[in-house]
Amino acid sequence: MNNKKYKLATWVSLPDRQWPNKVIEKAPIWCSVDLRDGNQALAVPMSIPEKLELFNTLVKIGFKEIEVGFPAASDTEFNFLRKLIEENLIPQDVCVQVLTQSREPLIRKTFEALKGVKSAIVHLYNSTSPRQRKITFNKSRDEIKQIAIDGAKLVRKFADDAEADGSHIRMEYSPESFSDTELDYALEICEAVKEIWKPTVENKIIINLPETVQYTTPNIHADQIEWMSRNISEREKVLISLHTHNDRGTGVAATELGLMAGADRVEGTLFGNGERTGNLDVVTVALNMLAQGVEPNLDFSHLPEIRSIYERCTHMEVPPRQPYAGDLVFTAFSGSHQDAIKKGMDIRRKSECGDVWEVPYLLIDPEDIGRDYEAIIRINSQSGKGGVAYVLETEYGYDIPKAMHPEVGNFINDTADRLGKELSPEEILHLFKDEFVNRVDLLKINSYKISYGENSEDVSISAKVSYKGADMEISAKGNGPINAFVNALEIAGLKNFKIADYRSHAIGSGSASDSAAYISLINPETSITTWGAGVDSNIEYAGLKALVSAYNRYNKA
Ligand SMILES: CC(=O)SCCNC(=O)CCNC(=O)[C@H](O)C(C)(C)COP(=O)(O)OP(=O)(O)OC[C@H]1O[C@@H](n2cnc3c(N)ncnc32)[C@H](O)[C@@H]1OP(=O)(O)O
Ligand SMILES: CC(C)C(=O)C(=O)O
Repeated sequence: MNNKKYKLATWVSLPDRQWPNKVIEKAPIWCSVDLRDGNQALAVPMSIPEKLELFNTLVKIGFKEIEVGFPAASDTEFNFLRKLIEENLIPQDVCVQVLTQSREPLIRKTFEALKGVKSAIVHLYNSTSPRQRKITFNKSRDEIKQIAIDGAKLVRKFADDAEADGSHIRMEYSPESFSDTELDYALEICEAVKEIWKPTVENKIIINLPETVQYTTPNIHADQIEWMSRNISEREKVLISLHTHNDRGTGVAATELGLMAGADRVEGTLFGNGERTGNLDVVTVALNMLAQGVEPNLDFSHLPEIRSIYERCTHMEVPPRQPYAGDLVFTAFSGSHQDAIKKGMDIRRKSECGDVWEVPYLLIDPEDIGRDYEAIIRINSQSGKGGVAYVLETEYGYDIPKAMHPEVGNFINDTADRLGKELSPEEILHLFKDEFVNRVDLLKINSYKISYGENSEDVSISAKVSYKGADMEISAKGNGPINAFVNALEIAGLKNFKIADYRSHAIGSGSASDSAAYISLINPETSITTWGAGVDSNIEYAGLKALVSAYNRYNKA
């Protein structure tokens, strides 16, 4: 590969950096840029009804600052903001934000669109990096700074007019391409804008430091943010805001380290929609906080619903491995993961672990974000006995004995391997029943009668059975129905095993529930065991059927 074509990323000299010792302890101010940065990256930008549906969803999630568009860009963008204002669709505690380039006609148009708004943030930007100065603008450092100054003055003037008309206007400035800009120069421009806007502690300005394109590792981003946070004057009058993209796949990491480095605010989009590889995914950062015990102040407890609104409005798709939201992120196919998850869930069901989430392999409880446990374990050729047992138990109520897990697991696993596909829970049930439950291929009970003596351990059985297609009657006594039936088989010369294990349980609850029984037979010579299961509304018959199933499997093998 031609690595000589690319330059080493910007490096910041900050030997006494503090951020590596920090942890994220509280949520930042969140600002959604779905309706602007996300929208501008769509092949077909959202229509007004789509924008409105997403706006309402963002409000419900709990965003208090929402960049609703670039009003000077198109009629749709302009009219959407007018609709929000004229139809009074902006909740009292929500502040809308609008973006504009630092150009007079665009700033004027932006304020036209804002007429009558109660509270808004006007977000001014111009690009500042050496490559943007040279290539896009062909301007010197001073000329680029002048673009920011001119724009800031206009915003100040229009904002004063709007304030006189009863609107509350806050201001945000972005030295676009900040992460690729010399730090001293970025600071110089931000100070120039700040000087014009004259923030106070009560009315802070937002200095947004975008990682417009990711050129560096997240630690350098954190150094840049800490450097700006430490060097900007009157820090108490400034909110430092992050706006990362994801070119290197590290938008989330850069944002998290940026927060440790002192940022107050985060701009991003749901599921990371945005230019190229996307903006920061706010869902991931917020839920990462939740997973560390920090209240994120955004409500993602109905994530699947949010995802489907997002997909409908943007026509984008959330990929299966997207953190928290993807179809597969709470699913284990592989045996050892399934085993650990099943054990973790069993302990949780029995409430043996208090409230703290400890299920291995699952970062958070899927139920906390409105997902269910059903799809946690899915079965293919990589799956193990624990996973198969989990599906049979959680989906169908078969609590198969632990000693039976390997036999059932191997059988299902081999079938998945042979078929070369994932098996659905219905297919697993079908295979399990066919192979293990109520088998009648060799020996079959046609009818039976049990009578009890005075002592409950004094049991007689007489049964009509067919063996290899021939009908016969067998009878014997024993200390229970199963023992009596085994003795009857012995008298008929059909016994070539010993019983190794027996379990039973009710499936479901209530008087109409079925019983399931499981019996393992052992070959006295080889010590090899074979399991079978029986299901019947009568627990006694379920046990006999389990014995017959095991017998049929044992003698078939
Ligand atoms: C990193 C980001 O996401 S920034 C946001 C980007 N979003 C968008 O661009 C979406 C909306 N944009 C648009 O609809 C259009 O670009 C408009 C309406 C804003 C402007 O349209 P036009 O003026 O026709 O075209 P265009 O955007 O190409 O303008 C380029 C000119 O603006 C200048 N310019 C670009 N950005 C800025 C800025 N922030 N401040 C001042 N001037 C700027 C360029 O240098 C160029 O000047 P030149 O013509 O003298 O070379
Ligand atoms: C306008 C700025 C904040 C932007 O969208 C970016 O730099 O990505």
